[in-house]
Amino acid sequence: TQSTRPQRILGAVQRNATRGDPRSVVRAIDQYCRNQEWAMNVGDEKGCILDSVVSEVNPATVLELGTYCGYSTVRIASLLPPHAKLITLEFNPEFAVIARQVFAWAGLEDKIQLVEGASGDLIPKMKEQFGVETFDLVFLDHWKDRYLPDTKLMEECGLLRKGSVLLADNVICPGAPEYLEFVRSSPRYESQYFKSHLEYTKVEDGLEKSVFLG
Ligand SMILES: CCNc1ncnc2c1ncn2[C@@H]1O[C@H](/C=C/CNC(=O)c2cc(-c3ccc(F)cc3)cc(O)c2O)[C@@H](O)[C@H]1O
Ligand SMILES: [Mg+2]
Repeated sequence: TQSTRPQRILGAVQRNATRGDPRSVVRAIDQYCRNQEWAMNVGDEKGCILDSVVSEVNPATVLELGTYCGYSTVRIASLLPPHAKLITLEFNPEFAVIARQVFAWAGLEDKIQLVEGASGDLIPKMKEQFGVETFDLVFLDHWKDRYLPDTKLMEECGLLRKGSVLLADNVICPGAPEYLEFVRSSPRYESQYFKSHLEYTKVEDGLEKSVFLG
């Protein structure tokens, strides 16, 4: 039977990356997706911006919306301090199965908690089920039309505190116009655009970093 793209990405990791070496996992996925077949990982160029924001925030609690194959999850987790907690939400069980194997190959399964389900259902359960007070950093990379409703939901659920950082992928391509308008015009956010390119291409894209002001 025909393999899926996530299965082929996992194969590239298992063939080319060193077990327990997160950076080699990231490199293996980037080389495969740049040279063999494109996939919607945040990629190496935007990934460097992601790395710099993670290092600057030095978060104790991270939420990622949309795991896919776990590329950005591995990038983030590899930069976290020892007792930090990264929760990543993924509602496609096939993608979840692949991502868990990618985390295992990177040796990061103890730092990453993948929760299967839809963000809209899981965000209201974060406090009671996962013992989270607030998130220091949220990486938004799921369906683009869900960035804004989920941000409002996180606010309503008290998951954001003064200084919480939201980092959103793809605000230009495919684009998240309602989200962008909201965080750039709301007095409760301080927003900044990091111009870059769509993963593995020359097309413009970028990340929007928005600090919640409380
Ligand atoms: C229903 C909303 N809640 C969700 N809760 C949990 N997981 C969710 C959710 N939505 C989507 N997901 C998962 O997140 C992932 C979806 C990501 C959507 N991303 C994109 O569409 C995307 C698309 C592009 C892109 C850009 C240019 C193109 F020509 C074609 C594609 C580039 C990117 O970097 C992207 O992130 C999947 O793994 C999906 O199963
Ligand atoms: Mg993306």
